[in-house]
Amino acid sequence: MSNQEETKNEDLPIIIEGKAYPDITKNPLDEISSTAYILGILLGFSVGILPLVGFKNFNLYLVALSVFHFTEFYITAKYNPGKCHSESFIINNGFSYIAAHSVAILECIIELIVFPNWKSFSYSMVHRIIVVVGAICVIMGQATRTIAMYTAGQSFSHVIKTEKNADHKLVTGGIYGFSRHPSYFGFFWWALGTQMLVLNPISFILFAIVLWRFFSARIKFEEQYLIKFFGIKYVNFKKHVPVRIPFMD
Ligand SMILES: C[S@@+](CC[C@H](N)C(=O)[O-])C[C@H]1O[C@@H](n2cnc3c(N)ncnc32)[C@H](O)[C@@H]1O
Repeated sequence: MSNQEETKNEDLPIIIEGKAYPDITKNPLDEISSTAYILGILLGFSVGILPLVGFKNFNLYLVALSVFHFTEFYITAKYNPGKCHSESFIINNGFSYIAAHSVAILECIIELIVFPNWKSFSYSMVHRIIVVVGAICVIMGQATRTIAMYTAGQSFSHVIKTEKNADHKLVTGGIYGFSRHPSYFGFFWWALGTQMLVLNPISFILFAIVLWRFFSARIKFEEQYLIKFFGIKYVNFKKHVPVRIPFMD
């Protein structure tokens, strides 16, 4: 995710039955349909070959990736159509994101060859606990992120707003009463959960450091604008509702 300003195709949404829709002439529909198709194939293939593979956790990781990217687009299209475009899958989510998942996949393959015991669910009780906790983090993280996007509706945008739009309202209810950045909280635990699921110790530590630093900086940047847009209301919200990512206030 980058901290750039809103892209131009979000500037002039078309209003249909009270809902703001993006100008589809600026959206490559062929790219959108083929991305959805590829994500569907990835999910179907990963589930389909489950009975044939030894290390099933890797397939579940691919399922989690496919569900995550599809849901990013789907929830944006359904509840925030004015900001929906081909980038809403957030697959092209910056160099660090692609690099992090590539390193994770590489670690998984190398350890499967060199230390196959590390990758066994039944190897020890500790392994089992890590995998189960990982699966819970993936499911809870995905649910939290999706509920946050639904709750924020048109106030949500994948790119941080530096200009206040008329439809941008301060959201403090629902899941925003639990964490003031629930979509970041959800993503943080979802990503760490994927690395527990595939029993990747190196990538787990790498993801924790990179994501913590990324969200810490992003929240500081985002909150400067939220205070500019909503003033004392946001300051009070910030005072009362924590982020709930460890070691962030
Ligand atoms: C990617 S969304 C993330 C929202 C929030 N940080 C979260 O984790 O759920 C970023 C956009 O949400 C907006 N935003 C963040 N918190 C908000 C709130 N409580 N109410 C309204 N808009 C908010 C920001 O202005 C920014 O443009």
